[in-house]
Amino acid sequence: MSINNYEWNLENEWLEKVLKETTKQLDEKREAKDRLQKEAKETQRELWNDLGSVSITNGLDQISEFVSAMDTMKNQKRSHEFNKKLEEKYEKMLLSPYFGRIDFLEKNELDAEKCYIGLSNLTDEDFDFLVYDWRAPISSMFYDYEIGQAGYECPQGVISGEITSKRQYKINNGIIEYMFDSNLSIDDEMLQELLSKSSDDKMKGIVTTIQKEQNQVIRNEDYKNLIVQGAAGSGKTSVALHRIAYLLYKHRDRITSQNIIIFSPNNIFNDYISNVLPQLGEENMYQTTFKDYMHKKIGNGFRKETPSEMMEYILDSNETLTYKDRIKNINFKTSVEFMNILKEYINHLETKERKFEDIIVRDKLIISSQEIQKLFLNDFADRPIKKRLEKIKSRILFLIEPYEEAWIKEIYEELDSSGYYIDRQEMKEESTLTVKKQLKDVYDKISRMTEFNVVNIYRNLFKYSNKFLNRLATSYDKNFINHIKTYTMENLNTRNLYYEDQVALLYLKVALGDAPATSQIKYVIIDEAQDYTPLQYEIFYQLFKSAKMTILGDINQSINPFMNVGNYNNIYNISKDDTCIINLTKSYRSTMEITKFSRKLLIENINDEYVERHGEEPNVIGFSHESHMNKKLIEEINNYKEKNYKSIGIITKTARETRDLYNLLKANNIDVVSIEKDDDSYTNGVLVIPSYLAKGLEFDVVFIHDVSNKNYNSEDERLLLYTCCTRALHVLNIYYLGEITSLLK
Ligand SMILES: Nc1ncnc2c1ncn2[C@@H]1O[C@H](COP(=O)(O)OP(=O)(O)OP(=O)(O)O)[C@@H](O)[C@H]1O
Repeated sequence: MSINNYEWNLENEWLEKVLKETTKQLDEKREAKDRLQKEAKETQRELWNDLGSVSITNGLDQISEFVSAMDTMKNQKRSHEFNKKLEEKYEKMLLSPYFGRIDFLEKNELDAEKCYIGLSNLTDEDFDFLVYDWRAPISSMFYDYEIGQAGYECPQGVISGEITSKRQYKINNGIIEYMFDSNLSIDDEMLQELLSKSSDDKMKGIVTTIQKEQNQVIRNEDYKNLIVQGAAGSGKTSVALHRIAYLLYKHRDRITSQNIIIFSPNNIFNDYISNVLPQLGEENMYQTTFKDYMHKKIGNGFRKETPSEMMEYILDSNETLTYKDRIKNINFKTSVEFMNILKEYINHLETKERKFEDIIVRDKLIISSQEIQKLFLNDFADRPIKKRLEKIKSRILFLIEPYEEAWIKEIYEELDSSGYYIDRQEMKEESTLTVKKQLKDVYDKISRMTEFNVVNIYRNLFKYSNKFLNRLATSYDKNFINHIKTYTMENLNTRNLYYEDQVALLYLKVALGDAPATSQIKYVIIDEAQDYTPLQYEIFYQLFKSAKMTILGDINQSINPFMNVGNYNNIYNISKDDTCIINLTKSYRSTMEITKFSRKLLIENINDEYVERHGEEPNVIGFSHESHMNKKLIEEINNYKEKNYKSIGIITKTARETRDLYNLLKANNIDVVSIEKDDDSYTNGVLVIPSYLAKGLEFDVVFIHDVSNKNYNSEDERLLLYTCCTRALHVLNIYYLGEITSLLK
């Protein structure tokens, strides 16, 4: 709907008013900042003057002044940071104060309120809203409703009424570039424009075009845990980040970014998403990866495989005996059956009698083995094993203490009366040392009895496999279990921890109380959720017991055939009553041609919608010689660069291929960067990257290198290839040597 001159004038007047108010408030903040800076300098100067002359006579007074000056400085720093944030907010608002408007006629009111919606609130002197923050309750109607009956929830209850008009704006540098009225929830025009752009350096916010179904995930607080299943490019990561911004706004009086943690697939991805929250005016939450978190908890002393190394091993497959052994091991240890065995094992450790001994000091029974057993199985039974053992140890030491002291006193008196010593201190040390020596065996016994070594506990599971593995692993035959047993023991003996063993070990650590749950974290976000096993979810649930979880993934992007969730029911059942599964059903990233092409790779049809954005059909090109394939690749990279595409991703199957291709492109004068490890950082431009590290990322142009039958030869690689194809926004090129993979036939 076009907008007449009269309306344009009104809009320009409104914008002027908003900008004027913003400038006024910005000036006030700047003045306040200058004033604060002066005051801070003054406080510092006074402090230095005082410090320089601390005297003996009035030293205490000066120190107390010093402490109070420190407090003042801390407050000044806090106010300065607060002002700086506001200054940044107003500066942003001067460029683009709002992007949407709804006119809302509340029930029983005569006039509709014009609600302008932007990144932050702006009120005038009378506390009237000139702009509403996109996260304010009233703003939700902008995303949820078309023109007509509407309503929103606020602390006072549901407010209902009617949206009489809806408008979207593109304001740049304080000038309205364009605006249009729209009946739809969010007009496709703006979405199309955003999606057709070349990708930015890093992921960008979608606040102006959040879709209704996305908004419902962003604001959903009805359940403790949300599981969001969404096709490739349906905005899961974007939604996760906007949800964080929403929670930080809504609960700003009780949570900060430090109460939120996001688990990302790797650090490249963490880097890639790191701009979104600052763009939305919020600080980044705590970003980590499962691997980093786990490696910190497991500590040193072992060679710990990374998930990338595991993927590289799985993909760079050869059919050797060692390979087959490893795959068997992964298969078993990532199974739900193994998880249940671990649970049973923990239950057994917690309820069976342990080997304790009587504690005797100088023929006096301090505590009997039965009494210790009782402490372990009854008195401390509500604690995990490690905590029980710690408590038992301190209880025994507490019981020994009076006997030890009496003994020391006795020896001291003997020494004193012997006449050999004059110095009291010397006598004290000597008597203490003598008693400690005498008690060494007792202390050693206590340490032995209460020792907690999770690796040994894990080892014992395999050492005494008859008890558990053979009895409980009913789907596996005895030879298989014996094989797993030997395999695991050999690896543990060489201090080699495979990724699947690390997860099992961490689970034991958490369940047995050696990695305490944290209460600081109130919200946990798990992205690429399909790539965690049910056992990993058990760990999440135990570590963050009281936190609310948002779990976002796409089962069709399970790139690791073994380390994946399998089915959402596996995690839904962990916390059934508090969990809700939501689907995001529309894809935004790729052109229709690329989306349709990629979906053909999937065995099960997905009928999710996609944005009607067109581009060229994917180019699938076969070559008879590698040199021809490489020549074409170089030509095309230069072509796309000339066409001004900002990001070109060349996806190889493995890191080994990434290295080779990177060297080749470098030798051909292409300005290229390679990513080979999970800790590398993300850059725009021409990038070569192995398939499993490309998940979650996106590129204007994607080349998938060597999709021949030889290279992608296993059904297990279908979802990996699908994930690679769905990384493309505008152009997808698939090159293969000889015969194309049967997955694409
Ligand atoms: N409502 C929206 N408005 C504009 N762009 C959107 C919207 N939703 C998603 N996008 C864009 O679509 C692309 C894909 O989004 P995102 O990476 O969040 O999806 P995803 O579901 O996490 O993807 P994948 O699972 O394939 O990694 C991004 O470029 C994002 O900016």
